[in-house]
Amino acid sequence: MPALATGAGHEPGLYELLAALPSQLQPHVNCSEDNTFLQDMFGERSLHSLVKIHERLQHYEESKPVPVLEGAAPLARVVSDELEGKSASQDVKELLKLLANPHVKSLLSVHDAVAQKKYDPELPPLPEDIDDDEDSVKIIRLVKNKEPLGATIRRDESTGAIIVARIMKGGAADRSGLIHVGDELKEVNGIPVDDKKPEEIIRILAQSQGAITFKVVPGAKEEASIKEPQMFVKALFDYDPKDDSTIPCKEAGLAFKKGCILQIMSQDDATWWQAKHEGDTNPRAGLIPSKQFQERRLAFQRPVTTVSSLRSSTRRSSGFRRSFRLSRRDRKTTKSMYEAKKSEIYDMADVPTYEEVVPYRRQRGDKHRLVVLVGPTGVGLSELKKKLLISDPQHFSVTIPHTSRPKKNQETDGVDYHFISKQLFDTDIHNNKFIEYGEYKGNYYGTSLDSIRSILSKKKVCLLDVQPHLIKHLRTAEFKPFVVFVKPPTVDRLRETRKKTQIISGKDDKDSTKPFTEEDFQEMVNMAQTMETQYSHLFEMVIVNDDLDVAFSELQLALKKVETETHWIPVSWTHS
Ligand SMILES: Nc1ncnc2c1ncn2[C@@H]1O[C@H](COP(=O)(O)OP(=O)(O)OP(=O)(O)O)[C@@H](O)[C@H]1O
Repeated sequence: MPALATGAGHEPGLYELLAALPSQLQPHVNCSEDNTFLQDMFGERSLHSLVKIHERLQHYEESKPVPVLEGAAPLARVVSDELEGKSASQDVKELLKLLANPHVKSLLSVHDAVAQKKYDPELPPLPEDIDDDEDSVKIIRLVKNKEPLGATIRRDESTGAIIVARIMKGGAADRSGLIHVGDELKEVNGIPVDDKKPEEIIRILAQSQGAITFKVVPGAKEEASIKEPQMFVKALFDYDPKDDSTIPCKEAGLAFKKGCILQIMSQDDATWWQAKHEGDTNPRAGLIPSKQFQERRLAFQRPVTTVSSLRSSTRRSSGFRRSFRLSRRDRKTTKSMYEAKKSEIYDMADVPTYEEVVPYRRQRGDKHRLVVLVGPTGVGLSELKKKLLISDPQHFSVTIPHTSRPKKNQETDGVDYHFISKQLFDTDIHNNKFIEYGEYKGNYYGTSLDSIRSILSKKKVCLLDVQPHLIKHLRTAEFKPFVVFVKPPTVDRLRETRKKTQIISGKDDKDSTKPFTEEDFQEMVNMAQTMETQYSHLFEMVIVNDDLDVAFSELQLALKKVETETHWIPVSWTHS
């Protein structure tokens, strides 16, 4: 048995353990033959060398060494060629002898393989029994590990042939570049597949490990692999392939949540796109329903009842938020300021599927994104706006509303309101100048788009609260709205947190206030639920206004990020 180093001073490793084993085992082995066998086995030089290498590798793993060069073998050849016959020096001769040594050569080539991370196995030679007549037949060998091949097959209805239906982008089959959609599969590992069902073939493939040989007839149109432009979309719905009975292969599906950013890898198939989660380093794509397909099936699923049922359930039939109220000194009429002639609060939002997005970062000097707050009545939008305004009055601002009512003595035009005539108001309504307007006691009140523009052009952040159905009108390159949904906590928490809160009663014009009622809380929660169901695809952030200070901090932080960090916005907002 060779002498074994014990690695004094080190933790006893595998090498030391191996060295100690024969003597440790000796008392337990009766037969001398067994003893010799064990001695021989544990004394085997190659085993010791392997273990030594293993220990060295483990030792170096933590220090993460990087190769000095990736081509040691070619360099050695160059050096040998240069030195050959040029010097009689003993050192040169020794070096040439060393470099010519097959072991050293192998060592250098292994070094290069490791440095270049060339670990793919060498493919075995092609079989010799290829039918010469079938000149259009391709023999393909792929080496399969645990990863699926990333291809689906189908039986052609008319010819009965087994056809490659789909190649998943970035999957093993795609990376090989050898199999294409439309190729006809003839054999797998020498087994003809003509008489087999697709499920049987899939089973054969699933059970295969290592090299798999495919015999295929290339499809008529072998598409040149064009590099797809990078396209990202924001998912506007939740998706789990496990719950989708229409997906051709559940395992190939990609699950995602509303708001996820997906990179679209292929739209070749009209029904099933291929996508990856943005930033996912795994190159393999998964199947997701295409926009058209999802729109079609969502259109069938959408309940039509929500519109009418909500209209009748909401007590605030006026339906207008009072986005101008913060600029008013007199808050007494705010509860019923607007009377809507026609409520379109709960109209049908567009069928939400995907929206193409691009990364965006506000440049110094650019206008700010419009900050839109939405939420049910009484949830605390005014309170949050007020806190933002107080926190930095130079940075945040709210719009000044227009009204057709006469100016009161203590009021200033352009400060409390923009006072305009009823006739002009009518014209402005006709010219779509208002994002929101309504009538109260024969006078108009409204928020004009120009009042938003005026704030943005001063490079201030404009805070606006509107009804959720209006968001879609603001979703333009000009406003780039950052929509925050402010949600109430549970009724229990509302009861707890709003114990001392007084709200303006709205029953009359006097300054009367009242506490929240149980009905108010319930309505707030119900309304929030409905808003979320119908419009959550338009919300970029949801804040639960449980503790006011916490909600405010969350909002403040989010707005800071929107101003300074890169985030995703619809691609349509980047070209005006
Ligand atoms: N987290 C909170 N905890 C306790 N009271 C709150 C909280 N948030 C808001 N409030 C109080 O609730 C009342 C209603 O808030 P606010 O006026 O901001 O609601 P709103 O969303 O603007 O609703 P509305 O459109 O009916 O005016 C205010 O008295 C406010 O101070």
